[in-house]
Amino acid sequence: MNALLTVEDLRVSFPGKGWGARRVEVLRGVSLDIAPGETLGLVGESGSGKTTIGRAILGLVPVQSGAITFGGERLDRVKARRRRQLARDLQVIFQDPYTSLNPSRTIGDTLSEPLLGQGIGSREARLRVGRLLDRVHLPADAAGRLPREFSGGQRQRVAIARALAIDPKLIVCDEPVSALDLTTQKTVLDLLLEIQEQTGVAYLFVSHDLAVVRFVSHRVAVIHRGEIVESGQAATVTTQPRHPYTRGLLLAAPVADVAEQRARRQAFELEYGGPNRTAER
Ligand SMILES: Nc1ncnc2c1ncn2[C@@H]1O[C@H](COP(=O)(O)OP(=O)(O)OP(=O)(O)O)[C@@H](O)[C@H]1O
Repeated sequence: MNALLTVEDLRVSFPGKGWGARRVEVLRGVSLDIAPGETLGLVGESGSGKTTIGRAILGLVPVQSGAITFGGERLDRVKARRRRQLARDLQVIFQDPYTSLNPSRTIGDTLSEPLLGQGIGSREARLRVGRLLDRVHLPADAAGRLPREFSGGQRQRVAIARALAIDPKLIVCDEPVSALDLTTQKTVLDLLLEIQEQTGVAYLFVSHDLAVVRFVSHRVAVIHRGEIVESGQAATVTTQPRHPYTRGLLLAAPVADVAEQRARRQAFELEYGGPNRTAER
């Protein structure tokens, strides 16, 4: 496979709290790769290090060691100027559609900003904003409105349009539907799939929700305490997991019977610790 992105033996740690505290290792030798046009789902509990992987790829956290190669170039080695150029091809969609858009800027301004930044004229930018809105199924008059006039799902469509504005090769989708209700989740996921089909963009799709990850991903990597414990084809990992942690995640996933759900959840937490505890060592 000719990978678009390769992450090899990535280590990230943060200073521990308090004087003399040891650094906290958050990523402990993570390796993964993504082909052009592919979706790699990254699943794990809260605190397992999913967001940190995305942030390291985007150059937002310092990396202790390891290699991140994108389109054949070492992202962790390129100069800041080249890094900014490459950043065009590498976009992000965040979890919270309520904080990720500037509340005082119209949708049109938000979407034209990356275009103007590329030297595209304002007339052409206006035309492209119209096309972007159409692509994410928002009405053309959305351009003149403010984020507060839109629902969470509509705002996430704007965030997707912004990420698409300059035709990226990879989008890091960090829990992009977690803040949305179930029906809206489905329509946003459908949109991401439709856009991938049309444009060939690749996604690193980060989520704690195995069902969501299964729905959108070609391959899935499972992360636990800063290590990838299992990866493979989405259908295989999510139905015949090899690693006990993945099996636990699967068992802890929501089921209709509340009592059964509680029992499964308790068994899982007993084994692996509850949410926000997985990074504790
Ligand atoms: N800048 C930072 N400084 C110190 N610790 C950090 C920093 N960023 C992340 N961490 C810690 O790293 C661990 C992993 O965080 P990360 O956000 O990557 O997990 P996650 O799997 O994405 O969880 P969630 O789904 O809750 O966002 C957590 O214990 C977090 O507190």
